[in-house]
Amino acid sequence: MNAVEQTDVEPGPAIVLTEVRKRYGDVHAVAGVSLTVQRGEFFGLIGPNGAGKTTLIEIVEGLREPTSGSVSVLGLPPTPRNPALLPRIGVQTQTSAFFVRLTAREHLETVAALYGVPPEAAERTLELVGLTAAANTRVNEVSGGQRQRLAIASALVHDPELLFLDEPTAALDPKARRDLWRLLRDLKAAGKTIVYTTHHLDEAEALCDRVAILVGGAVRALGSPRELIGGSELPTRVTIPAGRISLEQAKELDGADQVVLDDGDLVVETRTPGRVLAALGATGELDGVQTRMVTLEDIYLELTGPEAAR
Ligand SMILES: Nc1ncnc2c1ncn2[C@@H]1O[C@H](COP(=O)(O)OP(=O)(O)OP(=O)(O)O)[C@@H](O)[C@H]1O
Repeated sequence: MNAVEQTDVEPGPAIVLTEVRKRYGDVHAVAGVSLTVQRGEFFGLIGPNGAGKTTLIEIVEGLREPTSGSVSVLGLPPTPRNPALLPRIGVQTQTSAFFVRLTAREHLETVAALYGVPPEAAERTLELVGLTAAANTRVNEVSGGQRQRLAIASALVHDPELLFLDEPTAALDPKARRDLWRLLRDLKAAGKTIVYTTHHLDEAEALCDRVAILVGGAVRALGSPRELIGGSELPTRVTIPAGRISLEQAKELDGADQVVLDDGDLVVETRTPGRVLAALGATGELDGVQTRMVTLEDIYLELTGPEAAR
């Protein structure tokens, strides 16, 4: 795969949202969102179905007018539709349109022509997304993974500074998903600003510099995955295989907050896993012990669980 052309990272944020609201009748789809996405940042927008992600992104893309609040994209207001922004942003959606009777190359050349960029850009982008081998395959005959790559290529062919990617790894097998992660990391390394929507929390944790968790139209958490995990009160779970130590001994381990039984295994919940593991080490019973650290998914589930509903 070719290196991505380096985008010069200009100073100033890529996106600034201030108290953005969108109402559809009684529905507050976006309920006062303020956030800033820096240039070159890989920013994840996550949240349950109906949380307002699509509405918010479409406002940023200039496809919808907010009811109130201000929006700045690459230093410009996106609405009313701003033609100066179009060549500078790239959009991949779940419903990205394809010219299905064309080959992958012809499709991309057509998209390039729509943006007024030369056909060479299509060839370069095919190579960039690892689709050169499928260049002559008709769009309706490419695999799911190739189709996702082509959707990203269509959003990239005019070399935009800011990319919106909506679940680009949906319905991909694990290998294709990891391959796509590599491409996304290359794009980030090339200085692109990426706004990313996904329901795969492991993906958001692995790829995003920062994530916003949107619930009921409002930002419930915002930060790097590491910050969100580090700031959480959720415990790490240390699982000790059955028959090693007694429940009483487990409760007395240094650092143990609570011990529960899980199918015969002992699960020690702790906010200081190092202390528990050191104490277990001292008993000589570390073999087979498993530690499950808090993940972004745990934070997400806590924030979006039924008790978190508005
Ligand atoms: N055009 C519209 N008219 C009326 N209500 C709408 C419209 N578009 C969205 N909504 C409502 O606004 C809320 C937010 O929807 P939105 O599609 O932005 O959520 P989402 O987070 O993108 O969901 P998903 O993950 O399912 O795509 C929902 O209650 C939805 O029903």
